[in-house]
Amino acid sequence: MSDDYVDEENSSQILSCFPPPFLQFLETNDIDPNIYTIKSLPRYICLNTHFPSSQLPSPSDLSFQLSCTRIQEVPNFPHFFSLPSVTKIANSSAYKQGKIFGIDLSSAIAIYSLDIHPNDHILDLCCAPGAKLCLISNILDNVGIGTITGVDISKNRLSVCKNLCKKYKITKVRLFLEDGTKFNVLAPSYLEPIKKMIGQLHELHINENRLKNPEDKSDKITPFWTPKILRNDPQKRGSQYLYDKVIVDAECTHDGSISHILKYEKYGWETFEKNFLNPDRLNSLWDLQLNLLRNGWSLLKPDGILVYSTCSLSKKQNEDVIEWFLANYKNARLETIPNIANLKTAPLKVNEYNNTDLFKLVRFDPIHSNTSGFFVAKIRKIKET
Ligand SMILES: C[S@@+](CC[C@H](N)C(=O)[O-])C[C@H]1O[C@@H](n2cnc3c(N)ncnc32)[C@H](O)[C@@H]1O
Repeated sequence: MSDDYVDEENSSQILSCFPPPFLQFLETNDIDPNIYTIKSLPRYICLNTHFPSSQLPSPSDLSFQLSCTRIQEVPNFPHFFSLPSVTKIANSSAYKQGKIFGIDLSSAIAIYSLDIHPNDHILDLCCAPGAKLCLISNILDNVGIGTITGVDISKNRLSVCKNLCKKYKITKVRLFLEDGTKFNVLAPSYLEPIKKMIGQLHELHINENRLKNPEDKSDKITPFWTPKILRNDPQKRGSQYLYDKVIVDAECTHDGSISHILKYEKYGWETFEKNFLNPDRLNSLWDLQLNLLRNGWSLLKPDGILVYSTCSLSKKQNEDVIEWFLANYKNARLETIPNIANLKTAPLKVNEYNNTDLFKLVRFDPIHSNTSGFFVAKIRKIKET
């Protein structure tokens, strides 16, 4: 057994604390319980590039502020650093001033899979509390006319997201407290004249009834929060206002998030069982995940990219969802996940499927990739001719 695992005695102690329904869930879903016995996973932080580079902390500043000598830049991930798991970032001035934020490397891969360009309008359909939204904003930068539209159904979590947007100086964002399975506000048109001028207005033709009435503004939805720059967006209708990129970081059982699971060991498993393990909840999760995907897809423009991700390692919430989607949406094509050449990934659960494209999916887990458990699918919407 490697040094990264707790010793066998402690490992069986951890596993013996898990309630039988959770162990049953792991077995049914072919999830290796040993992922919860990894001693230490690195933490990852990212610099907030909305600050001028002269104001951002250098690796040695970070090392000093975080009292950490083992801070390492992550190759191929600009502004990313890995830290030992025990490192506390909350008391550092870099964190307090909004110059760094925490995000796992596996989550960053989902965001890099969107191939973000500065003029992209991006829909984040399950956005709260907002770590991925912060990274989207970093990559989007302030140079283009791109925007982020974040949607979440939980008011508490969306309030946290709003505070993050303020803290991290994310300005071209709108947050909506809405059900992502029904949300239908299209991308902002606030800088349309500029877009026209630089010749990037796409003339798109889509046969979706709900998008057919370009002048109907009667159902304008008030955002939960948005800075001034996007406040007066008229919420135009029409296929040219579909989003360039959509991320569905879906609600799931969170079983891949080790810290999340071990938290229940401390605070009691009853809530976890009630919220995630009862059969009704698991069935309704399947419906929720498909409906989020369906709706996200309907709001994506042709040739756009949708990323579906979860922090579950269960096949039903990942490979099964994508297999169903590809079988039902003939204009959906899986694409290879970028930026992972130097990273180890976890084995996929795709042997029993006929669709060989499913090998383009990616799984991460603590044992193979030294990250949280995470699943990512990158899907392109093929232009219909
Ligand atoms: C995995 S978390 C998202 C994490 C987030 N993307 C981040 O990076 O911080 C899933 C989110 O989905 C939200 N959610 C659940 N059902 C939803 C729905 N019907 N519509 C929109 N959001 C939903 C939950 O409130 C939760 O915040």
